[in-house]
Formats: sequence, structure tokens, C-alpha cells
Amino acid sequence: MAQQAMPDTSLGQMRPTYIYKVVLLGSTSVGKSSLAYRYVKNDFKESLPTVGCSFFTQTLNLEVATVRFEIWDTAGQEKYHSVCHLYYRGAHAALLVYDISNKETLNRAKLWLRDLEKEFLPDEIVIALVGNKTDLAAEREVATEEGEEFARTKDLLFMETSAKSNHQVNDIFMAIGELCDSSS
Ligand SMILES: Nc1nc2c(ncn2[C@@H]2O[C@H](COP(=O)(O)OP(=O)(O)OP(=O)(O)O)[C@@H](O)[C@H]2O)c(=O)[nH]1
Repeated sequence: MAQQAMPDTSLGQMRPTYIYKVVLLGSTSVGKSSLAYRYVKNDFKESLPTVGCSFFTQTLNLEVATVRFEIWDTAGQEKYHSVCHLYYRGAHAALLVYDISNKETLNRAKLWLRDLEKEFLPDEIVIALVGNKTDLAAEREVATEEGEEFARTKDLLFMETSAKSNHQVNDIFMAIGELCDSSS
């Protein structure tokens, strides 16, 4: 990992707590803030515009450790792109989010991946490709197989989610926590 997650035993517990920085990357309006909000607050709001960067924390109990995610939600607007490398520096995991009803957002996610590949060695960061908005099935522009195949060729975790209908949101964070845990 780029930066070793230190076990935090400050609560006097035998069970270690690992702190992982997770960054959300992707085009504007793909649902990055909504995924974080769903995961942390178990709620969905129609409007959550991100200006610059916002920050969420959530704790997850794994079998042998407790994980505290520090989730950095970066705005997808191009005007913020130049500062984004500052946000993902030191990240343990990245969620590359696209919108299954907007093919262009998958192309954009592929560009974010190139940025990450420049910044990190392959085993320094856990990367997940996330196709969000599965509730918009009628408007789907990206087949599940297309996302899956791209993720497979790049050795990324892959999951389709819906922040709105709460589909696989916990699952993707759980998968990330487990992978970070096994590589720290
Ligand atoms: N149908 C549907 N809409 C969603 C879902 N997730 C987010 N949205 C909607 O998509 C729009 C954008 O969501 P945000 O969470 O603000 O997207 P974002 O990627 O954080 O956008 P930026 O902050 O601009 O980068 C909002 O209107 C959300 O309500 C989803 O799973 N399904």
C-alpha cells in the first residue's frame, strides 16, 4: 500500500482498527456523493452537489479488525480536475464511479484510471470500478458485461450499484475493506 494503515488500539481494545483513505472519482453527476451518503447515512437525497471536496467517515467491523474509512468525495467537474491529485495522494482505495445510463462517464472513468496508474504502483492501491444507477435499467447505455470486462482486463474490483435503491452499496465498501485489510 502507498501508505501503511496503522492499527489504532487507542480504545484499549485487542482488536486493531485500521484507517483507510478512500477516494471517490468520476464525472459530475454519476452519484459519488450519493453513494457516500447512502453508505454513511443510509439515505438518499435528490440533490447533493459537491463543491471542491467533502469528507465522510464510516466504521466497518470485519472478522479480525475494525476498519475506519475516511471517504473523500471529490467534485467531478473538470474545473476541479487539476487539484484532484492532491486528494488521492496517500489513498488506500479508489472508487471509479460511472453512470450506467451514460456511456461517456465510463470513458471518463478510464481516464481517471490512467491518472491513478501514474500516481500509484499496481499493488499500492485497491481500485474498484463502480457502475452506479442500476435503478435506471430502461436508460442503460453500458452493459454489465462491458464494465465487467474492462475491470477484468485492468484487475479492478467491479460492482454495479444504485445509491437510490440501495443496491450493493454496502457490498462494495465491504469488498474494498476486505481487500485493503488483506494487503496491509
Ligand atoms: N436514479 C438514480 N439517481 C441517482 C443515483 N445516484 C445519484 N443519483 C442522482 O444523480 C444526481 C447526481 O448525484 P451526485 O451524488 O450529486 O453526483 P456526484 O457524482 O457526486 O456529482 P458532483 O458532485 O457534481 O461530482 C443527483 O440528482 C442524484 O439524485 C442512483 O443510484 N440512481
